[in-house]
Amino acid sequence: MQAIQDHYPAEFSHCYGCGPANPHGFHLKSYIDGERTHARFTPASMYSGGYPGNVYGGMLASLLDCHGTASAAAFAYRAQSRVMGDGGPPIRFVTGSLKVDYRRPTPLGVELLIEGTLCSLEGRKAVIDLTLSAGGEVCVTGVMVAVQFVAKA
Ligand SMILES: CCCCCCCCCC(=O)SCCNC(=O)CCNC(=O)[C@H](O)C(C)(C)COP(=O)(O)OP(=O)(O)OC[C@H]1O[C@@H](n2cnc3c(N)ncnc32)[C@H](O)[C@@H]1OP(=O)(O)O
Repeated sequence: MQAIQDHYPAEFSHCYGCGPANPHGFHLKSYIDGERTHARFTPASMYSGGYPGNVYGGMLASLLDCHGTASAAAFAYRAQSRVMGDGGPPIRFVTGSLKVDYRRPTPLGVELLIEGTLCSLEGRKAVIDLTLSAGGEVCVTGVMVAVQFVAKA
């Protein structure tokens, strides 16, 4: 099954968090399944936060950041009854704002589940609700305003 990011055009594939073409990045892979998107990621031990054995908050925000914009793109394709990679003009979003709430420490060494749901989609603006869970417990929640990217002439 192809990830949302696998459909990014080459010029948009260099994101540190999710760009398939960035050799140093995290290569986050997001998928849409019904009303929800999901991604799984296990941060390496070097991404330790202040609490021993727990994940650095910036890493967690990065995961929400990349999963949120991918989710916005997937939901926008669906709203237009389009399929990613259909040969039409690509729909891509960037992060306008991202609010992150760290609700409990996130353990290192555990696969994390990042999920997204569409709150609203109007014009170029998508609001995405995000959660990040470890072992079935929600550790981080977020709300993203994603804005559809328009190339400047
Ligand atoms: C290119 C694709 C790449 C895909 C790779 C994955 C990306 C991974 C995630 C990222 O890290 S993205 C990088 C971090 N984000 C940025 O660098 C974005 C920098 N900001 C911008 O480029 C512009 O400010 C932005 C495109 C977000 C908006 O500028 P525009 O001039 O194109 O839009 P405009 O100001 O007309 O706003 C359009 C709508 O979005 C709303 N909006 C814009 N910025 C907002 C904001 N910060 N918060 C809330 N809403 C915002 C704005 O109110 C408006 O809503 P309404 O249509 O309802 O009036």
